[in-house]
Amino acid sequence: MSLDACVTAETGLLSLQEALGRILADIDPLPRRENLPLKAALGRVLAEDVPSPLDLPPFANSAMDGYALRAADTAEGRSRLALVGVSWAGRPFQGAVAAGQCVRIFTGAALPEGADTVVMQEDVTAEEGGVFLQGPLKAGKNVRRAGEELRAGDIALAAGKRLGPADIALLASLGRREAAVRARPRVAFFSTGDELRGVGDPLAPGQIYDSNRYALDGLLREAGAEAIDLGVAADDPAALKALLLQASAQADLVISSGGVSVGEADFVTGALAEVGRIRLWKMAVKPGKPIAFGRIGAAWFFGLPGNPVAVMVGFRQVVRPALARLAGAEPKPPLRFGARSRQAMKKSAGRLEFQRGELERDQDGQWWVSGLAAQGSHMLTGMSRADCLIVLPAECAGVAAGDLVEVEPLAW
Ligand SMILES: Nc1nc2c(c(=O)[nH]1)N[C@H]1C(S)=C(S)[C@@H](COP(=O)(O)OP(=O)(O)OC[C@H]3O[C@@H](n4cnc5c(N)ncnc54)[C@H](O)[C@@H]3O)O[C@H]1N2
Ligand code: MOO
Repeated sequence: MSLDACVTAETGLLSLQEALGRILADIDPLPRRENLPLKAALGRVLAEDVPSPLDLPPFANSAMDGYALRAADTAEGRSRLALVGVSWAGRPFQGAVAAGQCVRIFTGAALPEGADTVVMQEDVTAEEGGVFLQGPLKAGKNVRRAGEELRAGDIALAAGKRLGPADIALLASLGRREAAVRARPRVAFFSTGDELRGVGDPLAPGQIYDSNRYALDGLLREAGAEAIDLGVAADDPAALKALLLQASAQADLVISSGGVSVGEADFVTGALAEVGRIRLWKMAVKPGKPIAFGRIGAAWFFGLPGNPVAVMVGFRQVVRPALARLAGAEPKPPLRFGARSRQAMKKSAGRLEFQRGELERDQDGQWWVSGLAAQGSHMLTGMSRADCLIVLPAECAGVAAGDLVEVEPLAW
């Protein structure tokens, strides 16, 4: 098997950071793009900068229901202004506000010519034909200036932005009907293992249900990828090679689970070396140590371990950033913060470890984390209950109750 210049000995495993750095250095964004109607573009990555075609706001308007006036007319103490008309939202006042005058105005209505300030209606005493107010008022108060948010030609949204509801709404506020977005990465995935059965099938002794394809399908769709489920490959090198080639012909990225470790039935890295190239294999992370990364034809490849929690944690830490890069969005470092541990936690120094935890915040605003009992990398119950990962650095050799640890929220 041919390996690139990466370390695979147990003693010299790559750190997650180093592995991720190499992976991201390899991967370029996919060039495919398409134009989508605005609502359909939700969750997609913008393919080009979007300059604003107009000023935002397009015209000076009122932030309050009240009266538009000239600040210079409001002296110290009480002033009276003559009411000369109304500016409705969508129906501007025709005319100008002259010295000593005011115009009734509503939120979002155009500020009449001559006026520079709005006083809210709660702050005036209205009477027939005019209003009394206490001055002086500061010029510009309660006025939303034309172009104060964006000038025509300013970049409203930059290429590479993953479009959330606020971005879609911003594009709508610019009058855009469509967005130019990157194509979703096509990701073909399969499980390996003679012990695996499909849901609904009876289990013979030694067999288990294939849950990893369900995890991967969900993780991929959550990450905005097109998920292509290729089923289960038997523990057989020829079948595995054939499936790897088939998968790489129809996808930008291929993901397998299982068979990537060192046992006699672990054929993934061997098959990968024959049909493609291994770029790196194994990292000092738990769970997820045997993760492999490589290339088959024009497709990238991740071999994830079989253990279900290793699949989910490995996906989050390694595959998701790679997918973001493929999709044309810059991968962001995961959100992490400090929390105090409710209990002591066992750990041996060596690998960066992600334990499953539950977060709570006390009355003083301090975050606390409890490690779940089900920490085995075969235990999906722990993964299902967890609302965070507890991130224990490689050198950490155990945690005492009350210690500050780093957590990575999953559920917020
Ligand atoms: N001698 C060593 N043994 C193991 C090592 C090692 O370094 N030396 N590493 C361990 C680690 S860490 C992991 S993780 C696993 C990964 O092994 P594989 O990727 O080869 O995975 P399998 O052996 O095929 O399966 C592991 C485990 O997961 C279950 N599994 C597999 N596929 C599925 C699926 N689709 N759905 C549900 N569960 C699945 C499988 O039955 C096994 O229990 O290796 C350790 N061993
Ligand atoms: O990747 Mo393994 O899950 O560390 O046991």
